[in-house]
Amino acid sequence: MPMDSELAALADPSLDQHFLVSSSKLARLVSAAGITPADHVLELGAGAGTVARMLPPSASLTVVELDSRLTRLLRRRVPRATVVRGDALMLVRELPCDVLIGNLPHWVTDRLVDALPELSFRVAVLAVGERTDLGRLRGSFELVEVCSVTGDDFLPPQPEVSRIFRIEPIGSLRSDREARVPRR
Ligand SMILES: C[S@@+](CC[C@H](N)C(=O)[O-])C[C@H]1O[C@@H](n2cnc3c(N)ncnc32)[C@H](O)[C@@H]1O
Repeated sequence: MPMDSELAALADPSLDQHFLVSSSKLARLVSAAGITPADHVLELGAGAGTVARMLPPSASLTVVELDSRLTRLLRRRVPRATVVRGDALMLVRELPCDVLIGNLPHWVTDRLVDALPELSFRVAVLAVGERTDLGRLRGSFELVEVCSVTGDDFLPPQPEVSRIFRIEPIGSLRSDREARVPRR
């Protein structure tokens, strides 16, 4: 397993690579995802696997990463995951999932947010830019802010602030509630 200094040295600034290492923020992100053993989980832009390694058991875990150096590392560090090398924005349309997790460069997340209404998932937990306007999702999704992450929450430290949101399609919320209410 890479030490902190090795993890920081792996980061490629041209890909906005900052790996989330704060144990308290990782715990909040993982808890917000509410993963059950029956879920198919997809993490986009998995980096060095610091998030994927914390995820609880699930029916499947697929991680997508653009950088081939990191896909090799992910195969070693997260052996239970299916590791796919490629562009998250393309692959998210092909890989089915119940739970979608993504801490990607902010401009990539912005395009992912645009695509959310066309995707099928139960819950997404995404890190967005500090000033990203998620108003475009209101009416179709319930949004809950989980926490902010910045600076030493990452290796190497991330100068910008990201805000982590739990995002649930309103239709799936309604069907969850209906499933809990016994029919007469
Ligand atoms: C900010 S780092 C975060 C890594 C990890 N999610 C974490 O929280 O520690 C973003 C990661 O997304 C990857 N990435 C950037 N653009 C991508 C894309 N279009 N598709 C897949 N991965 C991408 C980068 O290589 C990098 O590993």
